[in-house]
Amino acid sequence: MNDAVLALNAGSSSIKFALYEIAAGHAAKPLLHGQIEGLGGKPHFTARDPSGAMLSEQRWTHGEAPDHEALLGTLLDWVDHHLGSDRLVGVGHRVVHGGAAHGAPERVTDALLDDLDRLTPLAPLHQPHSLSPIRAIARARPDLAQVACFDTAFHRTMPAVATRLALPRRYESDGVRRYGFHGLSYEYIAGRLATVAPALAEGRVIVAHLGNGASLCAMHGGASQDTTMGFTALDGLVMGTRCGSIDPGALLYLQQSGGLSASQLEDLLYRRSGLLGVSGLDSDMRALLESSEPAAAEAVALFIYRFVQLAGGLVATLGGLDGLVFTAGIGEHAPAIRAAACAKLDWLGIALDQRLNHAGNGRISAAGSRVAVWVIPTDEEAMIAQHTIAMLQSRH
Ligand SMILES: Nc1ncnc2c1ncn2[C@@H]1O[C@H](COP(=O)(O)OP(=O)(O)O)[C@@H](O)[C@H]1O
Ligand SMILES: CC(=O)OP(=O)(O)O
Ligand SMILES: [Mg+2]
Repeated sequence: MNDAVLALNAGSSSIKFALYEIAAGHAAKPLLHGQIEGLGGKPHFTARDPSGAMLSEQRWTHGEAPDHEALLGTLLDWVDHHLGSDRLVGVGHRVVHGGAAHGAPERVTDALLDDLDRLTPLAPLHQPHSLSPIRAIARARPDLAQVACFDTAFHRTMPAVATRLALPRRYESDGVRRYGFHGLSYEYIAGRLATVAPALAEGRVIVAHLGNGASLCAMHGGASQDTTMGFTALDGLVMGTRCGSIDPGALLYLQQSGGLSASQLEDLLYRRSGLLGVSGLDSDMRALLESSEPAAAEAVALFIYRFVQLAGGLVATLGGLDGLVFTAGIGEHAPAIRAAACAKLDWLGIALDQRLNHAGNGRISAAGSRVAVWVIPTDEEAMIAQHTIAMLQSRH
């Protein structure tokens, strides 16, 4: 019988999970992974073994779908049944916001949970979905060690000038500053890049995490120098349902002239804007790329426009660019988006090899491209498992 850990990644549109076996003296061995995607719509559960073979699949239709927490219960029961002779000893969680106080993975305690709860207004789409499974597991299985891994932690290397908002100083000491997110994904990509392209990993690289939530990270030598998300995961790129960067004057206007309350504004900016709001159709890039509606094409065009603008800003921050890496749902699976974004960045000396771009894994830039372009699938669950095992094996 071996010990195993479960990694849970509660995203805004999905719960991803992976089970790893800890064999003494060996790297953790992946046992299975899967996800429930389409939360809030028509959830779709899949679980696969490490070779990619399907172990289980279930779909729910609109209306009959259980809520986020009930789906998590289904998932935990399923994992329990598939543990075989292994013994679950710990659960690691992606927690989107660690705030100013939490810059490295931590064992879950009641005091930590209270602290993280206070950050919920800063990550309303994510924090509740990360904290409620931690509480549910603590109640059902108090014997299990739980570890919180923060999306904000990777950006601790950002220089102070990149974290500062131009507000009166006292707000900064209250924690009103830029943090950055998708850190577990960026940490994983930095590690993979060091393996597959070590010289490039030492250089100036922009990593584009384009999922339902989307951000860019400027790295030098594998360390975050700046990123497009800030105090919250609303800032930066156009996302599935989030607006990205917006003139704060527009928010004042909506409040003062449109009479929107704080919670109506939150709903508008987090859940009804972005690709969904601009297209009036869908938050899912797949659906927009397949649609013949002009508004769908306009939403995609805005997504690309803002990508190119913000990437250009990060090139200036880095003082040049050696590499661009695409990852997450859109970054890994939408060659048309990669091609459109790279075409508008050709002034940087970026040239894609169209055949490699359609194949979509590994290096996709043409031989003569001054900037190397890669697609590297992210694996936040692997990062969570790695941190969780390290924490369980340490004395803390
Ligand atoms: N084949 C595809 N083509 C275009 N977009 C895709 C494709 N597959 C997935 N996506 C996009 O990826 C998004 C989900 O990305 P993912 O990283 O799984 O999201 P999250 O972790 O934020 O829930 C979907 O909203 C969809 O827009
Ligand atoms: C931080 C964030 O936006 O995460 P996700 O992309 O999983 O929604
Ligand atoms: Mg995600």
